[in-house]
Amino acid sequence: MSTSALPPTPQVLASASQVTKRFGGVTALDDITLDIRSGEAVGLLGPNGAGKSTLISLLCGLRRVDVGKVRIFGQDPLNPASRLRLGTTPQATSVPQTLKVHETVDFVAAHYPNPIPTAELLADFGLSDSAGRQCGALSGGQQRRLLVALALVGRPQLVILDEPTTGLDVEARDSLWRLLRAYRSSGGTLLITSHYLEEIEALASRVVVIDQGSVIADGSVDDIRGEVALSRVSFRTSLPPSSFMQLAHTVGVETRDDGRLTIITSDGDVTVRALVLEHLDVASIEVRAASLEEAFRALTGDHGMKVPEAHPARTFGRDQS
Ligand SMILES: Nc1ncnc2c1ncn2[C@@H]1O[C@H](COP(=O)(O)OP(=O)(O)OP(=O)(O)O)[C@@H](O)[C@H]1O
Repeated sequence: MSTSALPPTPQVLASASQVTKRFGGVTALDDITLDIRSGEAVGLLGPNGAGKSTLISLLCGLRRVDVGKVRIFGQDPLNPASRLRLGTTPQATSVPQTLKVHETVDFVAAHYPNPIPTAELLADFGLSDSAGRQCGALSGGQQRRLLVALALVGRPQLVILDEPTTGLDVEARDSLWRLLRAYRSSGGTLLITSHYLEEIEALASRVVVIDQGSVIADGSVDDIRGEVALSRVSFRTSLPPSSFMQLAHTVGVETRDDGRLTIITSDGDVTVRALVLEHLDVASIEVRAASLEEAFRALTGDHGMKVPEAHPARTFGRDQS
């Protein structure tokens, strides 16, 4: 029987196998296993301190595992040759303040065998007019765009980005998203971390949720949404949050400064019925679907994960680029 009709199994470009990483008494990654396959766009999501940056630093060869094995392109990422097909922008990286933009691109490009010509890359990233300026003179949005351009200059097969748009306004963020989508549609593989499901939904097809160093969910955006289809029932009350924790289907209870209390529930109708039937002291009830961020925050018991209203992209000033 011919097997020619079978699609080829996508190649694993990056992997972590039973990886544990500790910092003193803190277990940042706890026996984590994950494969990133060619052509995938994977969003790594999780609250503050979940272990996302640690995993990325291992995959990029910036740290060593304590236990387990990481590989990129089948090799140990500590070996520089393994990183020639990798493009990356770690979270804390900043551009060299006194080098000119084109000098910076030329410098990074010189590390790769077949880089994108500097002028072409700068044009793609809308930075041609800034080629002769010092990097430190660029706006925050332009600097972030330059960092992502540097990640792409070597025509990488795999790009790993740690929170690439944190702190950007909507316009600058959307422009970076467009560039990353273009990279994806040219066949590139992407691993990106974010606090924002909105960003993961915009860029990734697969979502991996990490909490306390372990993978707690891994699936398509729709799969994950199905798992966390929660509702928010909010109201005014004089009762303490503990009065509502025992109601059936309650996943979490949050209070707000304006005195409203919100129950995150897996069944909004049942929760509203219970509030009424049990004659609890509640008024002006509102029910709406929880966003994915809110759902994860409730499910992981985390309060560091930002809800959409707090997205810096919505609260920062306009990018001057
Ligand atoms: N260099 C370090 N020294 C000590 N502890 C560290 C170090 N790096 C990370 N940790 C700890 O490891 C855990 C995982 O941190 P990590 O930065 O990987 O999380 P994260 O998911 O990227 O968080 P964030 O979203 O806030 O960037 C945290 O408890 C953190 O405090």
